[in-house]
Amino acid sequence: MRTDWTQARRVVLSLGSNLGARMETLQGAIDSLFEARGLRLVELSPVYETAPVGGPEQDPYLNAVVVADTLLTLDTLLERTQGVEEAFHRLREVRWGPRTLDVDIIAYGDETRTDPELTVPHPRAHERVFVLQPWSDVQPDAEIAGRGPVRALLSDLDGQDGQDVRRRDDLVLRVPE
Ligand SMILES: Nc1ncnc2c1ncn2[C@@H]1O[C@H](COP(=O)(O)OP(=O)(O)OP(=O)(O)O)[C@@H](O)[C@H]1O
Ligand SMILES: Nc1nc2c(c(=O)[nH]1)N=C(CO)CN2
Repeated sequence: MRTDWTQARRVVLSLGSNLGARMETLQGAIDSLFEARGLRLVELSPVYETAPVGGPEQDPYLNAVVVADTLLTLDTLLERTQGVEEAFHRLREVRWGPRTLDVDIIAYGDETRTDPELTVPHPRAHERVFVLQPWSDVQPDAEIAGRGPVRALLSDLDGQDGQDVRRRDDLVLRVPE
């Protein structure tokens, strides 16, 4: 049976990795996310090497943004992203060390929710260059609920200390089959 995508919601996911084989982890996470039904890829961003924001001293991240259409409910989408995170958390070099993979739901259509277990739009996305830069590369005019277009939010953060990002043109994510 053909899938009816007319009821789909547009979702934005931010992926980050700063431990282990970072690029393989990002690619594996994307492949896993799209393996099951209910998610259809719209845009895959370039990969950025980014300075860690917050937390203890740690290695730089690779970050990317995925834009997709989904027929999953918000709760089911969170289950799927957390399942993929768990699958990749098993790879640890240091006990209790930094995680190999972080998947944040940045936006789910126009929906707003403010539960601690799930807040959308993500409450810190608009101040994170590691989210806004890759997102702006693929959808500069996208809006985060009421805050204006991504490219404007990004230019508001221009030159902010500790938010260095560098595009890694040598690392290109493959579209999942
Ligand atoms: N939009 C969201 N996307 C993903 N997780 C969320 C979201 N909103 C709330 N959470 C909750 O946040 C909890 C902690 O997530 P995690 O430890 O990955 O935070 P973090 O990614 O390190 O920090 P940050 O929330 O600042 O990105 C998750 O268990 C999840 O239930
Ligand atoms: N550069 C960078 N810094 C972070 C990241 C991330 O993905 N990239 N994720 C965090 C928690 O979501 C906290 N800090």
